[in-house]
Amino acid sequence: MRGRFITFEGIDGAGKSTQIDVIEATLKARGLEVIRTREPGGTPLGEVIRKELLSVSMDPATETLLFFASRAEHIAQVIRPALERGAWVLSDRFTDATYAYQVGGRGFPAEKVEELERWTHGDLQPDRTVLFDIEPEVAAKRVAQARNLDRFEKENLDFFTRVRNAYLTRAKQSPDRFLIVNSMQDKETVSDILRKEFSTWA
Ligand SMILES: Nc1ncnc2c1ncn2[C@@H]1O[C@H](COP(=O)(O)OP(=O)(O)O)[C@@H](O)[C@H]1O
Ligand SMILES: Cc1cn([C@H]2C[C@H](O)[C@@H](COP(=O)(O)OP(=O)(O)O)O2)c(=O)[nH]c1=O
Repeated sequence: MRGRFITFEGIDGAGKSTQIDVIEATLKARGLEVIRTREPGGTPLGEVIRKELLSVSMDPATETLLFFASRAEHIAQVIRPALERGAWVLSDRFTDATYAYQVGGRGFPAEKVEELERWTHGDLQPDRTVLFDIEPEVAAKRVAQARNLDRFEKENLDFFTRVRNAYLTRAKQSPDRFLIVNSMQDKETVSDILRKEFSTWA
């Protein structure tokens, strides 16, 4: 049986990495084969592209194309083969992030992203997407305490407000796929919600 494809989204500092650990453990406890991956990255070439995307300033078109270049490789080398052999794939970000950051944040045209999506995805779409929703002010404080900021994390609160709103709009358009979690709650409360969801979801 084909595996399941689950993606995790939210603005920087929303708590994705923290909670993917919990979901990975919950699914492994069910005896499932679980692959954990991320975008940009997830393949050797994708990680090279990631390094440039997170550090070098570039035109929004170049930025969008590089995210999709990383994604095309990721789909072909990692995601499709894993799903076909029955593994469950957990990806820290996927195409919703391009709609949120490049379209919502930067104002890049949505129809160009739709075209790239059709081209690189074929019929592949996530089966479930967890959106960690949080106020940008709170997320920015968490990130500033946790690590050195990359090129995206240095964007201002207006940028992250646009990104957050774009994510919420996407979630409204596909309510069956998205699970929106209030990430302003403490870690244990969020983990409990996710453990409950993923101990049975199939
Ligand atoms: N619910 C939470 N409440 C308070 N701090 C949190 C919460 N979730 C995560 N954090 C902390 O916030 C920082 C960013 O979390 P992280 O999981 O790296 O976010 P993301 O992967 O979405 O950027 C980390 O230091 C993490 O420990
Ligand atoms: C996948 C993707 C990520 N991004 C951005 C969001 C993040 O700021 C950055 C890297 O994502 P991420 O791995 O979540 O960063 P970190 O490890 O620091 O938590 O790339 C886009 O702008 N568009 C995309 O399509």
